[in-house]
Amino acid sequence: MHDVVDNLAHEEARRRDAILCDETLYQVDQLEPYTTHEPSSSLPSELMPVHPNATTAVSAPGKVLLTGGYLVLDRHYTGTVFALDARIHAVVQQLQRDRKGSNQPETPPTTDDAVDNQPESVIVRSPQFIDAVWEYGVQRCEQGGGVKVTQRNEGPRNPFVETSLNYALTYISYIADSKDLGSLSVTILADNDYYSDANKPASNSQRNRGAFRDFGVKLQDAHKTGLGSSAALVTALVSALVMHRTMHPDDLPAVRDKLHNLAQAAHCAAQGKVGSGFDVGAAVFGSCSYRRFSPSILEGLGDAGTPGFEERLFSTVEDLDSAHPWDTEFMDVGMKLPPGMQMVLCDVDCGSQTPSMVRKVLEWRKQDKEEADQLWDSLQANNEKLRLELRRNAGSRADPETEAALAAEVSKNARILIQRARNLLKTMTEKSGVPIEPRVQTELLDAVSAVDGVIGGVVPGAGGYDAVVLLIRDEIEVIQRLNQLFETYQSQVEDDFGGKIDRVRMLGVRHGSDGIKNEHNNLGNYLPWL
Ligand SMILES: Nc1ncnc2c1ncn2[C@@H]1O[C@H](COP(=O)(O)OP(=O)(O)OP(=O)(O)O)[C@@H](O)[C@H]1O
Ligand SMILES: C[C@@](O)(CCOP(=O)(O)O)CC(=O)O
Repeated sequence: MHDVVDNLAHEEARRRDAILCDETLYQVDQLEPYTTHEPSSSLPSELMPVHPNATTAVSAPGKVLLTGGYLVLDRHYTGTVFALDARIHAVVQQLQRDRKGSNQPETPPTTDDAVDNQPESVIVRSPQFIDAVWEYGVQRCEQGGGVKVTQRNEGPRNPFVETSLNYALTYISYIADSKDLGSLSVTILADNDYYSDANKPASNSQRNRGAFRDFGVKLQDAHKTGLGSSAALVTALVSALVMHRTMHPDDLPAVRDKLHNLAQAAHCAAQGKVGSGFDVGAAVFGSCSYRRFSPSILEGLGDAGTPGFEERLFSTVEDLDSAHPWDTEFMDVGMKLPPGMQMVLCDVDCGSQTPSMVRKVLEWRKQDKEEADQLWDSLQANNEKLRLELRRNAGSRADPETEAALAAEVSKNARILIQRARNLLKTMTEKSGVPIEPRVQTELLDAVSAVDGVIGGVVPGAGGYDAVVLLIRDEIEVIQRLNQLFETYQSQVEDDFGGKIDRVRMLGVRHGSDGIKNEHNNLGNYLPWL
């Protein structure tokens, strides 16, 4: 087994050297066309099998759930989610074209039996972290169980990576006419703001390579800022694999629904529960108002590798089960902030335990149904008003004076609505006994809201001690005033849940609005890491 891994490592080093040479980069970018087989009659044209391009890259954004935390778990309610300009990138490189180890494009479709059994492998790396390498063997399961990967190297498993591979490779091998996947190398790169910059740099040049930072810690020791790294990772990874193997990159927009279904299924399986999926929704479609899918859609899917899994997954991804159609709703897709408004996130570097918070809030809601429903309805009504207010002058192009007056009115109304949402969230905090807006965050939000140019802010999503989100007037002076406040900021109050804020840091991340993107034209950005 070690020989195989060594061979792959050798093959990959060769590939990396080739890509690092400018001339070959030109070849990767320009000279390897996407050629299609004859279309297979049962496949939609956008999913025709193709010879895999040598390198495929897809990115997906992080998210911030401005309003609708907890409510969005219930299909009666919605959440307003903003995509961020912090993205996770998945770069897929073909190491071997097929199981014979040949790098030539495939000739006529092969059957499993006909193939000389050189094991296929996938190596996944997250090179910004220490020892973040996962090496997998690829296996086909009996009785239509699909494709399953098995980790070969020592070290912690990565359920999000492993499940994405199981789901994407099962789907790909079911729809592609060639069952050969070849061997793949996958590199994951995360924009810097996904993690709190807790450790001190030896020097800046050692820590930044190109646009991405070397975090200098193990992945499990990194402090996440709560931007939805796992949803962006799963979305980018399954999309890059599907695109690499089965479609022309220009067709990405046409298959977003299917990629969404696949990413939702994989993400739920990896996290071991069916959440609302707003984070995957935003990773695929970008900023929007989101209504969740019915959990029953994923209930009958079963585990990867079990008999019939590939067919069930295919039916789920392609939305073929008429008894359980996908019913996710995306409204205001690509929604932007009003002109003159910006969104910033301020990291308090404390972190919170979303699953146990969700469990407790839902338990309280069950016990005090009437009171909770009233609170849910009030929040929903208020959140909707805020959403409509933010949309009110989107794209308006009046004379500057009228526009300024409108912007001022929108800001004023948004401020009132944000304050009301906070009051309701504080009631939820008290009643449920869950730190949705704990006292140290109230203190911080009150302090920032008093800064000239800040419209208002909330603890987004599940609340707790993750980064807070602020809507501000889009002026550099506002950022400067906030940074000045943060220079010496420390919480003074005693927290009701034991939290303490020692340091607040404004993240570089801003509102992004776009969902998944084909990054084929930006491969050069990844070179320092491949
Ligand atoms: N850069 C990365 N490389 C590889 N795996 C990653 C990376 N970033 C995140 N992951 C995977 O995602 C997991 C973190 O997922 P989790 O759901 O706990 O965080 P999150 O999605 O950032 O949470 P939140 O919804 O609060 O923002 C990690 O344990 C790891 O398995
Ligand atoms: C509490 C919840 O509604 C939002 C969680 O948001 P976040 O992961 O804290 O951004 C859970 C969910 O929607 O899955």
